[in-house]
Amino acid sequence: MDISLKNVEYRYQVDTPFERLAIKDVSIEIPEGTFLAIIGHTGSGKSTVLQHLNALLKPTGGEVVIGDRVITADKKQKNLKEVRQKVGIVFQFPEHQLFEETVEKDICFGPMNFGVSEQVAKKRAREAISLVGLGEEILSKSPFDLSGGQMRRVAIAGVLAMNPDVIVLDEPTAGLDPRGRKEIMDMFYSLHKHKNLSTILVTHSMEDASRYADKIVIMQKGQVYKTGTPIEIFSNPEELIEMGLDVPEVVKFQQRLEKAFQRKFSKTCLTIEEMTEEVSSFLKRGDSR
Ligand SMILES: Nc1ncnc2c1ncn2[C@@H]1O[C@H](COP(=O)(O)OP(=O)(O)OP(=O)(O)O)[C@@H](O)[C@H]1O
Repeated sequence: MDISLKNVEYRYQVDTPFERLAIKDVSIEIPEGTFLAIIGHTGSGKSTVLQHLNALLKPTGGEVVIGDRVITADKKQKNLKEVRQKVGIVFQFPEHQLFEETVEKDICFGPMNFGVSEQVAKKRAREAISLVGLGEEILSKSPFDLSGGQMRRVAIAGVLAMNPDVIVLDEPTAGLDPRGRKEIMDMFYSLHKHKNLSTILVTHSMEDASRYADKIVIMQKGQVYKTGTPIEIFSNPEELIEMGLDVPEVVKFQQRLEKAFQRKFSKTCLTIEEMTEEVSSFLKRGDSR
C-alpha cells in the first residue's frame, strides 16, 4: 500500500489562543515496501507527520493519500478504522499500553476490537509472538510479570496481530540497552524484508537510519529539509553537523581520516565492512604514491 503526503499542513488547537502551526508544506512519497527513516531535532514535527500516516490526525491543509483513501481537511471521512488496521503504529514505550490479565488477551484485544473472531485472534497471537522472538508459553503469563524488553515485544506483537500492511515506529528502541536496541531493530528489518512490510521509523539514531532505511527524510522547523538515500544524506556530514544533527560513527571516522591524510576517500562508507575495504585501498594507493 502506497502512502503520500502532499503539501500537508497541521495546526494544533485551531481557533484557540494556543493554536500552533506544527508542520507545513510537507510532501513525502512512501511507495509500498519502502523503509523510510524520519530524523530531525526535537519539535521539528516528526511525531505530527507520523500521526497523519494512519489518520490519527487529519491535515488542516493539503492531503494525505493512504492506499485508495484521500484524507483532507474538508472531506467527511468514513471508516477510518480500516486505515488504522492497515497502518499499525508502535508508539514510544508501547509497553505502557499493556493492560490485560494475560499476554494472549492483550494481543487479541486489537484484532477482536476490529471484528476478528476469538479463534482467529488467538491464532494471530501465536504467530505474532513468534515473529517478535518469544515462545508461546508466554501467552498465558501476565504482561506485568515480564521483563521490560519482553513487555516491549508483547506490545509490538499486539500491533503485528492486526496484520498491518504498513508499520510506523516512533523511536521503538527508546530506553533499551544497545543489545536490546539492535535485536528489536533487526527484528523490524527482518519483518520488512520477509513480509514486504512498509516501515516508517522516527528516530534520533543516525546509526539506525543509515543501517536500515532505503530513504531518509530530514525534518526541520515543521518542514521537510531534505530527502535522500542514506548515502545522499550522509555524504555531506558537515551540513548535518552545522544543523546540530549527529552523523553515524563510521562517517565521523571517515571525516577524521580524510582530514588526517588530507585526501578524500572514493565514496562515503556507511558500514564497517565498506570502511575496511576503502581504508585498505586508500593505504595501498598511499604506498604507490
Ligand atoms: N498536542 C499538542 N498541542 C500543541 N502543540 C503541539 C502538540 N503536540 C506537538 N505540538 C507542537 O508541534 C511541534 C511539532 O511537535 P512534534 O511532537 O511533532 O515534534 P517531534 O519532532 O516529534 O519532537 P520529538 O523528537 O521531541 O518527539 C512542536 O512545536 C510541538 O510543541
